[in-house]
Amino acid sequence: MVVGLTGGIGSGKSAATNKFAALGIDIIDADEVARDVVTLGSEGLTRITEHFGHAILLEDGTLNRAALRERVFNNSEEKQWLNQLLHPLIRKTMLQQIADATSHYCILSVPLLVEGNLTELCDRVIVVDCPESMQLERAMQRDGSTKQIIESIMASQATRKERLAAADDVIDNSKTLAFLNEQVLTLHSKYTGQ
Ligand SMILES: CC(C)(COP(=O)(O)OP(=O)(O)OC[C@H]1O[C@@H](n2cnc3c(N)ncnc32)[C@H](O)[C@@H]1O)[C@@H](O)C(=O)NCCC(=O)NCCS
Ligand SMILES: Nc1ncnc2c1ncn2[C@@H]1O[C@H](COP(=O)(O)OP(=O)(O)OP(=O)(O)O)[C@@H](O)[C@H]1O
Repeated sequence: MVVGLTGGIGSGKSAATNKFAALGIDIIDADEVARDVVTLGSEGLTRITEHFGHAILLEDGTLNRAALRERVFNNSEEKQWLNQLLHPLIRKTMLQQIADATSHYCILSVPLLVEGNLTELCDRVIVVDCPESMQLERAMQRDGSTKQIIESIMASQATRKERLAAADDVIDNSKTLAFLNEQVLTLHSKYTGQ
């Protein structure tokens, strides 16, 4: 069984997947795959360098993610270009990882699950949910990004309402991490029938 897990930036997807992983569940994480497809020497990084120039690289030749974040989330055409390059590569790798998963069910954690129609790969969908003001606050604190960049990332994602409409199960992450973990345990019992 493939369980999709999604939520807007800073909603708590990583916090929730960490708990599923601790229960022995295989996690396929789109943000991690997105890093793997742009490693040194990859086709993804070569194309990005051709498009944005060498200024998009750090001194060691790896991708300057903070610089690319600024470039794409301040310019919708550049964002579209990057999405068109990376999304097929990300999808292909995720499909391979789903095929390799061995746990009772696996979690497919994707920020853009609803936007990218990846719900079709899932038997169930979990939405990690909290108020937008909390997403903004948590993401700014974690990334050290400006309010403007985080707001522009949020604007390029589905709305809270659109995401919740796709949910079979909702994790309320507006309270403590202990409350989040409790909800993960309940869902795990539900999915394993224990
Ligand atoms: C622009 C990049 C290099 C910035 O890297 P950075 O390390 O700062 O952020 P990270 O990858 O950890 O993403 C943080 C969050 O931003 C949001 N986000 C990332 N990419 C996108 C996107 N194309 N559209 C909307 N939201 C996005 C997600 O909520 C994600 O969890 C990176 O986000 C990227 O390569 N994005 C394109 C690939 C993509 O769409 N990834 C999302 C998973 S499919
Ligand atoms: N219930 C909570 N209480 C306090 N802080 C939290 C809670 N849940 C998550 N956080 C913190 O908020 C930040 C964002 O959480 P997390 O990284 O899990 O979100 P995410 O959905 O994976 O974000 P992104 O889409 O950017 O990858 C992290 O620094 C995390 O430690």
